[in-house]
Amino acid sequence: MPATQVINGLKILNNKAGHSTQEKCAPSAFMASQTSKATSSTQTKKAAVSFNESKVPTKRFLNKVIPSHYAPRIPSALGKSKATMTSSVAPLDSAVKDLHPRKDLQSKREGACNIQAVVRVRALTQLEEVNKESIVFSTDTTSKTLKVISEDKKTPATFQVDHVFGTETSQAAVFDEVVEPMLEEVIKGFNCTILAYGHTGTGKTFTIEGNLGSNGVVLDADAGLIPRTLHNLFHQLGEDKTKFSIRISMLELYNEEPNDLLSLKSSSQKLMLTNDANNKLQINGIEEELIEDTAAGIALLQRGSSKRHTASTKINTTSSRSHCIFTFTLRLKGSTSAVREGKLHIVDLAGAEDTKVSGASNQRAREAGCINQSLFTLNRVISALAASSGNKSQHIPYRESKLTRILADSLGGSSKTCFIATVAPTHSCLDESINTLKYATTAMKITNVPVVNKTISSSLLVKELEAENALLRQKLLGTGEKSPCSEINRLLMEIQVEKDKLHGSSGKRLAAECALREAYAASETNLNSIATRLLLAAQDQTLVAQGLQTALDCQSSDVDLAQQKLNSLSDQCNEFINFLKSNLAPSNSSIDILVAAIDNLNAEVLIQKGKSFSVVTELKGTLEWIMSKLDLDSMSTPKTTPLVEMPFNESRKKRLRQCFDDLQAIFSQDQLPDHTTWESVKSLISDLDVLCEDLILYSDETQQYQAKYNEERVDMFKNIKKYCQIVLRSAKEYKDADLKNINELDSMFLALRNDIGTNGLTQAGSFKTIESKLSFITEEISKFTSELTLLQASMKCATQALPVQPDLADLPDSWKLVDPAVVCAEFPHPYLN
Ligand SMILES: Nc1ncnc2c1ncn2[C@@H]1O[C@H](COP(=O)(O)OP(=O)(O)OP(=O)(O)O)[C@@H](O)[C@H]1O
Repeated sequence: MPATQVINGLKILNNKAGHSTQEKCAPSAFMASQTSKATSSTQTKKAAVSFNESKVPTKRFLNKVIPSHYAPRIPSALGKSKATMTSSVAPLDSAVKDLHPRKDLQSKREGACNIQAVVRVRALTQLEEVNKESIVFSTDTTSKTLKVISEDKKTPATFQVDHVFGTETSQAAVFDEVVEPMLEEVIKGFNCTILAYGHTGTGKTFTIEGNLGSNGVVLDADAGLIPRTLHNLFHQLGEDKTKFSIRISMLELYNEEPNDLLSLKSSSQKLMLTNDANNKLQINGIEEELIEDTAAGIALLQRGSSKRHTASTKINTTSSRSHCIFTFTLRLKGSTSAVREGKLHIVDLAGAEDTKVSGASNQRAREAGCINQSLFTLNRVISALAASSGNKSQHIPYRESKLTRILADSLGGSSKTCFIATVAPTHSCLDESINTLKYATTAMKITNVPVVNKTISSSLLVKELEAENALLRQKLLGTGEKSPCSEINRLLMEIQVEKDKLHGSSGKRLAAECALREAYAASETNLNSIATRLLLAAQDQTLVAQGLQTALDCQSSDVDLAQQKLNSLSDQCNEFINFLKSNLAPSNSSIDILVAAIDNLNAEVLIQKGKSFSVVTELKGTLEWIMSKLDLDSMSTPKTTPLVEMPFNESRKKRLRQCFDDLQAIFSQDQLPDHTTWESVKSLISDLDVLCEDLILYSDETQQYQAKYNEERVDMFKNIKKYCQIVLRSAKEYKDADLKNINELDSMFLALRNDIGTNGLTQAGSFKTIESKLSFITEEISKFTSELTLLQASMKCATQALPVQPDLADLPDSWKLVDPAVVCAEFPHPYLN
């Protein structure tokens, strides 16, 4: 039995023609078609998925209530009905009741609705981002409009559709808006179609398939509509597989040839498109796979998707070269024996392309030609349908391409259809985008008349299941000469021979015949049981053989593994022995060398320690020396107004001392500093750096201050000297003047004495003259004496004002400043340099 024919233990291969038959197909015709198909397809083991190729239904029906969430052009058309994942399936009975012909006639007339169109603007690709291409569309989800932001005034500015998805829209959001409401319709028994349409590279395949994921359990954020549909259906319909079944098929139209992407048979087995008696399209030979769960569905999808024709072009590295129609067929059992069927077709069209831009040549160019041709026919069909406004007599060129033949029911037929127009966001693709948008808005004018599919009776299902069973049994037993079946046939032939012999005997052997009949019955039973046992034995043998083979395979791989391990162990042993041989002798001396090296190292460490300690001691000495030289205490209290604010305040001095103390503490330890301690040493030294900077600054300023101070002192000395000289000079002048006065007085005294000696004291007049002269002299002397006293006092003052050591060379040591740069240069620690 070919494994490929079983998916998760079950694959149904049968003719499903007629199951999607809609109301206008008469039950008898449907049954006839079903029966004939069932018999004729047993050889091909293929199913024929039906698409209604008829044009707009000829009958119109009244009073059909359109579900509000699907009503076109109503804002909530897509996306209002976020079906909860746990919601149960709608009761079938109501749908069955709706099948009353009159009621259906009524419902169809009111059920007409337009095709919906949504637009998705692709995100910029990496290349477009690198080329800094700008986005030429603005989207408004409220007004459902897409505006072209273009300087070209001729460009139509705005398109209104049923929903717009901007560049940032997630895959989940597209699913919620577009597919989820449709799934509800499928569950109710409608056929629905989602068509992705757009120029090459605009994101159709991304939207439809996206990232399929690897196992079917976890949904990737980039998973497209198909994997999401699978997840949603299984989640929504629950575990009980007796209540529903999901089948999938994948049809590819490559160069106008239909291929079954899920088939495991050779590609030479072509699919045929035919029309049945009711003008319904049949795809003969396509396989529908029954899927048990999401994982099985994803596995099939991956298989089908990998078989699809793709190629790299200048526009898209993974350009689809074919149209792909993916179909979910959902069957639901109700409380009655009837079964309801709904279909969802998800179509990923190949994108139109200009071969000059895409660089397609040879085979790629032929593919592009076929794609463009079929899309051209599709556009003609859309335009014709939109223009016909339901006019039956209008010719719609469905038959001009296989694509439009297949999509006939979705365009102007009985499906509920949604058009997803994908556009690139860039200016370079604007013309193509506008074409796509025009077709999308044209498609919105197309009217479909959706109808609920006819329910399938349980008797029909039983027949179908029987046929399936027969197929399965046939597959199970096989047809080869050595199969158990042929063995049974051989035995049955023998029985038949026996039987014939018995029947061929004469009347006289009638009595014996009875006995023989019994014997025959017994032998037949016996032979049947032998055949069954043979069959079982053969199966057992096969299983045992398979088991043995597996065990043998395992063992032989175990033996191989063990042998490898042994080889590697033996290699290792040899290596080790060689190593021992070559290293044993010198190893003792090596240890000695090592010990000696360690001792040396220790000694070196001790030396280093000693060195470090002496460095620290020196460092401390230097510190004290710097301190003494700087005489920080006296420097910090300038006697006069300082020239600048002194930066080296008390706290900095403290910190400086602290740094040195800390360093000393670290280096006076018995052991060498560890890593952490070295980190603190570094931090202390970096503090010292900062403090030394301050010190230098402070020293510069202090020097300036000191220089100024000294200048002032020198000036003062000079002034004092000058003053003393002035005082001395004036004292001399006074002395000279007084000496002159005294001399004059002397001469006056002398003249007076001469007068008295010559004239005598008898002349009264002369006595009075002498008296006045004497008093004048006395006054003069007393004046002179007081001036002299004043002079003496001034002299004393001036002398006292002179400094004790007025020479600059004799300034005290504390006044002399040490250049900190010199100190730093002398400083023995490397970090301070
Ligand atoms: N919405 C999006 N977000 C991010 N990347 C996207 C989006 N849509 C498409 N892409 C990326 O753009 C590239 C083209 O997308 P895709 O192959 O789906 O285009 P296409 O319309 O199917 O093209 P073709 O018609 O040539 O097959 C892919 O690399 C795809 O991953």
